[in-house]
Amino acid sequence: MRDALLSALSTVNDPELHRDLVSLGMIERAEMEGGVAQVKVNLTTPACPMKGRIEADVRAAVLEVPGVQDVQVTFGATVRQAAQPALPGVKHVVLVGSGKGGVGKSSVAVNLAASLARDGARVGLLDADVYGPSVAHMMGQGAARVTANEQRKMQPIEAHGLLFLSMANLSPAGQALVWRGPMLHSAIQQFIKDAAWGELDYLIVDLPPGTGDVQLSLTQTVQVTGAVIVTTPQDVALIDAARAIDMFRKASVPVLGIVENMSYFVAPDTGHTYDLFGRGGSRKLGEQYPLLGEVPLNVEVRQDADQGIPAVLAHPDNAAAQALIQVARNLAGQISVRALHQSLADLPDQLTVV
Ligand SMILES: Nc1ncnc2c1ncn2[C@@H]1O[C@H](COP(=O)(O)OP(=O)(O)OP(=O)(O)O)[C@@H](O)[C@H]1O
Repeated sequence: MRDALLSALSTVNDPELHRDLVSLGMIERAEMEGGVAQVKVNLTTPACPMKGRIEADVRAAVLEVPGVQDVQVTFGATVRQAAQPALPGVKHVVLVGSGKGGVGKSSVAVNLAASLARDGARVGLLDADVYGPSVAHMMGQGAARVTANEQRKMQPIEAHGLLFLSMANLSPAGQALVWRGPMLHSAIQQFIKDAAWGELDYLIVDLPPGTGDVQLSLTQTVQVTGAVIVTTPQDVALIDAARAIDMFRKASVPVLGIVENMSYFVAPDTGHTYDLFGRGGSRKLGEQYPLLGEVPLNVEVRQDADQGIPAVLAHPDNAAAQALIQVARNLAGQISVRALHQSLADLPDQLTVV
């Protein structure tokens, strides 16, 4: 019977990898209990954007097997690591950058990290936006101070189901740290290498806006899986986003996708949609790079940030939070596709974009 189940499951393709679940090694269990087929699928990320579709396809295929009356599909997940892991214990480092300030880069970084953690991944968040560190505040930990552990490593702060480090938690509250080039480089190195991050699936790094020293430092310090570019739909922001993309390209950092933030605004009283900054401009960038999502302007996102709780946790049903959750899953999907692409030499070159 197990063979019949596996044969049915070998007709189900992973929608992103275009390979069947059996040959991808994703079937952890396929057994009959009474008339019920028990199938456990080991996804490549707990934040899999295709989970619903895979479940439906598995059910449909297995129900075709004679004798099967019902199907119970359960999921596990093991994030596959990049060909060259970023750091011991850290599978993927993802940079979140923007060409221009104020487009919501930190908000996106915080919500991406919180959403991946909410889906069950082990997540770290590093605030490398040394000139305007806002992550600590957005995580509700502005007053917390970083301590050293017994191995004299910086101990990241734990909040909202993830670990994070920010320069803001090193200096006395409200005071700015002044960094010169070499100091900055060594500070970034310490944040990455001399911190007790432990075992992480994803380390999300909030970069300063623009194309400067910190970005270069980071790409020289650690093997990054790729970068996410946050932009608004305005032409000025898009021009700067294109510049940031170019910088990553020159540093051989793959661009994993674009997030269009403040894409539109839905008036709560009338339900009317306003495209305050124009709309869809990122799709032009997205012709070359995946558009991970369009996040509306929403007052709760700002309020939640000010109250120190990421919107994806405080108001997961809010439309902007839903968009951010989808962005995180699409990003996780992109990372999985790349990791598998690297590990399975014979995968097709053309992989679909989420
Ligand atoms: N989708 C959104 N809806 C409503 N408010 C938002 C949204 N995205 C960001 N904001 C708000 O806009 C402000 C700027 O966001 P944020 O600090 O994330 O931008 P940034 O690009 O990281 O800025 P900087 O370049 O200064 O670091 C914050 O008050 C934030 O709460």
